[in-house]
Amino acid sequence: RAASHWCYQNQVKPSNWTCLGPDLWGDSCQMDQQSPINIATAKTEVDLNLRPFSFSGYDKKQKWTVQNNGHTVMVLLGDEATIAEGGLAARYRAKQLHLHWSEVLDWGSEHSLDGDRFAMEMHIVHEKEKGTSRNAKAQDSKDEIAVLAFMVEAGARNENFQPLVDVLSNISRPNTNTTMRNSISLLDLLPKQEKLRRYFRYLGSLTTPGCDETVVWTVFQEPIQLHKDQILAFSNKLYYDNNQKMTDNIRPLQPRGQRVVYRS
Ligand SMILES: Nc1nc(-c2ccc(Cl)c(S(N)(=O)=O)c2)cs1
Ligand SMILES: [Zn+2]
Repeated sequence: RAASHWCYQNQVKPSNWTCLGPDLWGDSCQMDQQSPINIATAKTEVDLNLRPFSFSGYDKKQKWTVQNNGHTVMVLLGDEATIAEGGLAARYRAKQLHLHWSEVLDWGSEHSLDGDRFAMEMHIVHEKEKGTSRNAKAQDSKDEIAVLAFMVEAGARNENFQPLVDVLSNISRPNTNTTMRNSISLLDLLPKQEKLRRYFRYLGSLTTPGCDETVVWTVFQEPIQLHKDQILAFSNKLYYDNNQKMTDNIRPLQPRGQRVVYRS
């Protein structure tokens, strides 16, 4: 069987040419500090260093490039926004945001909170700003990447997401790009800032191959609300390949192992 690309379980077909589902993902994907995990909130430990985040450039309205990369919808953030504080050891620069979802509205998140899963999960992926000292150049540190994870639940219509929802039909095919017609800011997409003080923190991995164990995860308690139809647009407008709807692009839960999850 030809070496084939990674994919999610619902893409694996019985044919002899198929893609590699989560159990067959290579690289670091079979190691023991992986993501996502279930967060058993009663077992989390308070960490007083987990102060509120400071966001800069998150308020700048942009008409972003949006792409269907065959695994998710990815918004390219143009390196202009950064985060600091939030218990992080450095400033981190926002690179991209993407989402994971299902058409089953309590199955579409990657992380779960006390076993509860949400309709979607949005990830804002940041890279650590390089200091000048030699050891700052270490590429494989456990906190090379900082992902801010937001649960999405079905509820009130969210006008701020409409510029993204509106362009999904332009990128239904994999490896297509488009540009948003209206500009929005990252802050527009998030819950109100005062709701962002409560979050969970643990060290894990990318939830997609190579599954590098270089991610400091932040999972916010306050969900984003989208209308059911806005959520379903992701499954109905986007395709993995010419005929399979892009949905359930979620990695199965990974063992927490000895890791401690902290809370702010
Ligand atoms: N080509 C693709 N890359 C990703 C990706 C990249 C970096 C990261 Cl950090 C993640 S995740 N889900 O761990 O936040 C996903 C998805 S699809
Ligand atoms: Zn993700």
